[in-house]
Amino acid sequence: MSSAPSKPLFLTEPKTVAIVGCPFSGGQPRPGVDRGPIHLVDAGLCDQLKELGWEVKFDDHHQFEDISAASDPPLGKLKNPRLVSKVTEAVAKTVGAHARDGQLPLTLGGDHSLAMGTIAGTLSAHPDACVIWVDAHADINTPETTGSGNIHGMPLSFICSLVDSSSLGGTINGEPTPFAWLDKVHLEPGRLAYIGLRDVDAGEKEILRKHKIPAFSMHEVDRYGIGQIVEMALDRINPGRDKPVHLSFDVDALDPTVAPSTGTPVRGGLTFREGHYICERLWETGLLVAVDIMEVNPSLEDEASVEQTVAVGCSLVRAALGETLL
Ligand SMILES: NC(=[NH2+])NCCC[C@H](N)C(=O)O
Ligand SMILES: [Mn+2]
Ligand SMILES: [Mn+2]
Repeated sequence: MSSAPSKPLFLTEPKTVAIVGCPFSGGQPRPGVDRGPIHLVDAGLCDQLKELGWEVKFDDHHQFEDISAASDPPLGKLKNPRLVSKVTEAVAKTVGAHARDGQLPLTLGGDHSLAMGTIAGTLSAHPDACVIWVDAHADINTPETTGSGNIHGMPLSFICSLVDSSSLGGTINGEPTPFAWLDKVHLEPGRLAYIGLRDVDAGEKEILRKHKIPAFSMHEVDRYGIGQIVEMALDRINPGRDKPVHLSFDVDALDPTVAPSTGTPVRGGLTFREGHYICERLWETGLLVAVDIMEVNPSLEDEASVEQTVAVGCSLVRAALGETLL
């Protein structure tokens, strides 16, 4: 039995999706992920969403070219800190403005550092929002625990205030510390839940334990099945099923056989259906207020793999925006 199509509780009518294309790759080293959003839109995503009954707002992809950080030496271990900070601040403003207008911002990445911006934007409109983070990785390294220095492995430590931005240097040559704009942004770690984890760094495991962050790895998905896992995640962060939900979906949560064209693939991931089920169920709650689809990299693997990954990205979005199987 399938339940009646749900009415989105926090969006205004007519339901409007605002596509925020973010051609950005500065949170990690592999070129090409900046072309993810262009491929997703070129695959016909806007028309697909109109077909589902949405008003679609898409002006153009974000123009990050005018955001330059000509000189952006590492800050401690952090790579491209100024650039990532400026780009994510701009994304936070765009996403926040759409969300405050009662629209559903759909952010297309780009690398997952962008989620600093998307979640900050969501929280500016929906301060009591919670986050479902679907990923092979926990992306909660701090500037201290990171091994790679790639900021796409760290957005949640900034959002959950596990980083003291003054620890990043106060002022540098009179220039304010990057990420100072995030100082007032705060997601309680108990309002974040993970699904799909299988490649979590030792320092991250410690953070998850210390802050009792609900985390459902592939082991738990195998044990309980995806249907129960989504309810278990919601029970932890949204027991009354009454708070807005932000879904941040890294396509590397899916098994590499399902979504091959991504920068940090890890075997043993979610099946096609498990990934889609998460999106369908969250739509069904009526609580979804924002969606991110991240880390599609069309310059990795062969042409067929790229096409497959882009198509999966589009169908995850449709599932999260109300496409039903019957
Ligand atoms: N968004 C991603 N794909 N993140 C991968 C992060 C990998 C690793 N944990 C790191 O911090 O570098
Ligand atoms: Mn990942
Ligand atoms: Mn990620």
